[in-house]
Amino acid sequence: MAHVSREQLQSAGSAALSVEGVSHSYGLRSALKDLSFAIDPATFTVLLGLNGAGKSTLFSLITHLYATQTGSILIFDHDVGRASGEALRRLGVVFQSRTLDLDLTVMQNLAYHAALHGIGSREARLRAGEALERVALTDRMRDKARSLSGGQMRRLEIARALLHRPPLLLLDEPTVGLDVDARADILDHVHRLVAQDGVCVLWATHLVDEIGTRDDVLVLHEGRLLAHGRASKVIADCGAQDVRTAFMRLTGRERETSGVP
Ligand SMILES: Nc1ncnc2c1ncn2[C@@H]1O[C@H](COP(=O)(O)OP(=O)(O)OP(=O)(O)O)[C@@H](O)[C@H]1O
Repeated sequence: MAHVSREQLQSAGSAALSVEGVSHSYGLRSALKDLSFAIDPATFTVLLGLNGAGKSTLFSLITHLYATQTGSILIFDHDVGRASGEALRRLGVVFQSRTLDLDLTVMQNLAYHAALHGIGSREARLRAGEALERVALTDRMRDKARSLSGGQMRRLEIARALLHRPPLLLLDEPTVGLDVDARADILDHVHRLVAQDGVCVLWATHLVDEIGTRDDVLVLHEGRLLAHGRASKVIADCGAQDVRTAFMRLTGRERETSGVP
């Protein structure tokens, strides 16, 4: 896909991601209940939910790993079910579990992904070189992925997910297992992708401290969407002082002693 500028995407008026009336059940267990929301291009949205809220199920539907049972999901107006090629071409994904081939070099991991997306080897080398520079891994390109630190592996996965230049990036709990510095580094890097390159990001987490007051937030609890909007507004609407308290109020856990991480 040709690179589309932030202005072009916004003026086109289409949502980066539109989820309409989506429900999902595993047998009798209902995991998502009539979810509807839309997120704009070039924005950063945190999908906040505790374990079991339904975040991974939603990601599996957006990535078309599971067929949509009820409702529809559109990526830049392309239906994930009916026009999956067009929709998924606009999507980059960083999964919760590591998906690098540890026995391949950093460069080979990128080249493999580029080939899967039909990017020619010359163009792939060019894009990979640029991508590695941006995530400060140029000097590691010939090293095996196994030799990278956890934070470096995550940065490589993000670079790889963006190689085909998708305007929508999903990250499923991307900071799991990282130390404080590496977490902050990944969060900063992804915010820059939004501000500078106009990528739209949906970042799933159960950690309230990954939410800035200027971020958009989707609060998912037991398969239901409880709130959606600018974090500062969600906090104010709950009469709370911070996201943690707002989350506790929304989920009716305010009186519980067990805290939200
Ligand atoms: N393959 C499956 N078969 C049956 N039930 C499932 C399956 N996957 C998820 N569930 C159930 O669906 C609900 C939502 O799970 P999901 O993994 O989507 O939540 P999550 O917010 O991603 O949680 P986590 O942060 O722990 O990954 C849970 O009750 C879970 O037990």
